[in-house]
Amino acid sequence: MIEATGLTKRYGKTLAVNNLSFSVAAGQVTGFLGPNGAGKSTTMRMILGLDNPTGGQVTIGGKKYHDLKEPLRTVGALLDAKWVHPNRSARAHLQWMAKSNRIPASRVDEVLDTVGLTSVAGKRAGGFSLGMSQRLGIAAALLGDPEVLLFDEPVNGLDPEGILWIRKFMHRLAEEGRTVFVSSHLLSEMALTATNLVVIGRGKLISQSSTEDFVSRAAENTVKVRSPQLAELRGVLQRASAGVTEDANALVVSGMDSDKIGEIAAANRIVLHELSPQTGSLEQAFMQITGDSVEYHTGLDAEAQHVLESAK
Ligand SMILES: Nc1ncnc2c1ncn2[C@@H]1O[C@H](COP(=O)(O)OP(=O)(O)OP(=O)(O)O)[C@@H](O)[C@H]1O
Repeated sequence: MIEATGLTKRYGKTLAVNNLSFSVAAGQVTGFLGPNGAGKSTTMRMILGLDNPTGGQVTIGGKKYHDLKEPLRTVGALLDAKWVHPNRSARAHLQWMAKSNRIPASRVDEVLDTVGLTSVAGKRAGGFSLGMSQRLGIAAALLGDPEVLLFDEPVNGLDPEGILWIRKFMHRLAEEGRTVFVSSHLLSEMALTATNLVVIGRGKLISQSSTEDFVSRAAENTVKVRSPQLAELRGVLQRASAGVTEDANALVVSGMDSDKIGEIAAANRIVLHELSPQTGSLEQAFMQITGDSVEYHTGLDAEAQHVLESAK
């Protein structure tokens, strides 16, 4: 369980995280969603004690990271998969990590097996593909058998097979009762991976809810209706105050659920060939909700621009 209360981080003039409060429950995958620069990595670094908050606090199982006696046994994280000594083998890398955290060496082969790297355990980690490096990073995060796992953009740059593997693996970790918190700007990926979402924009909380609620609340839900009496149906629905547009020989009805549409059609003896609720995509929901909180990157920030201008 992760709990952030009024969490704030300021870098000079930039308010990277602004009075953020949210909680992440055990036994499920919670997505941490936000456009680039929204403050996801900064928040994760504060959870892991790598950055100190300017205000507020964040706890893991009720304790701040620095107060955890053996942090690796409580929380594991995958922040940067390429953070390994390139000439060390995967096994040697994990053995070194285990030793420096007083974790029994026998655990190394267990986690290598869990992530499917046993056959390449003796190979140089520097020669690993991104997918294999991600697995090694996850093995390292699992060394202390922690209750809480953090993943920062774990599927970035992976091929479809790697993405699928990570997604399934996260589900498995959650089914084991662990708290899984994963950041991403890939909305459709989160819709498949996370059951809950913490959504931020410009460092502020935009929403915390189940993924299902987030999508249905934000994206307009419509109902597709096909009928041989389309014009007649359109008239009765509009008189009942529904929003109706026509799309490829079907009506797209908003502001009225499918039960009500069916009842109105029956009361007017109108035959229906199709009555199907359409759910908005996570992308739609995300754009609608975070709309004005996207931080636009021009490639150069204002300060760099100023330095360049004055150097001319
Ligand atoms: N060490 C730092 N010094 C100064 N500003 C920083 C620092 N780290 C982050 N920032 C700024 O804080 C804001 C949030 O950045 P952060 O990396 O947390 O966002 P993010 O949501 O993880 O984005 P991305 O997906 O692009 O990594 C950005 O405006 C960023 O430029």
